[in-house]
Amino acid sequence: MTNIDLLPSPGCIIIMGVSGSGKSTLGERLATVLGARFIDGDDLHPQHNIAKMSRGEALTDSDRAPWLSAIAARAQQLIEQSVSSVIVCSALKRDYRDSFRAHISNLRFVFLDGDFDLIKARMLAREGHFMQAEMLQSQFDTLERPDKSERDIISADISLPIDTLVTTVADHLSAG
Ligand SMILES: Nc1ncnc2c1ncn2[C@@H]1O[C@H](COP(=O)(O)OP(=O)(O)OP(=O)(O)O)[C@@H](O)[C@H]1O
Ligand SMILES: O=C(O)[C@H](O)[C@@H](O)[C@H](O)[C@H](O)CO
Repeated sequence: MTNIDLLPSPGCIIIMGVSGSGKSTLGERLATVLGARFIDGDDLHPQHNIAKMSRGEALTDSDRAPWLSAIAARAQQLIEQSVSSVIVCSALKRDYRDSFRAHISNLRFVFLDGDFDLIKARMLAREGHFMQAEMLQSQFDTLERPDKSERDIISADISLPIDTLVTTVADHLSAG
């Protein structure tokens, strides 16, 4: 299977979900499979957002606004350069996802779905990340789970081993 089968070029796939759901892990692998550019949305946060999360404070809508705009602009810029991308971004609220839909011309989402206890255990085992496990409850409180009206979103079960998850998501993307 070639990347062209999976991702009609140029396009963008946003890997969404709460902190610790495995977005970066899946995103990097998927970008390799698709032959797409990998972008970790955390790299586009204003420094004060990183500082705030590192202090254990949840972001607000206004904290997230410039970050979401930067991600949308980057994705669309790449599309205009004929470069496909896989971008990691929590995209927790429907409004955030709708804003991406309005600004990115060829977009699909992958929602990493899993339960609180599994994600918390993974965050506790993870080292060297600014986002601590104590932040997970606020992430779940903020998350507006995609519903069936969001037809451009593939949901994926994060309890699967990573190799299976990559294959499953790639197969779903390929199926259209
Ligand atoms: N399918 C999986 N099976 C087992 N462990 C996983 C799986 N996916 C991710 N992990 C592990 O879970 C932890 C969280 O994953 P990762 O850092 O990719 O999440 P994230 O959603 O990008 O987090 P954040 O938004 O906080 O940056 C990591 O230690 C990673 O190795
Ligand atoms: O939207 C948010 O509340 C946050 O920005 C986070 O989700 C982080 O970007 C990231 O996932 C942390 O590691």
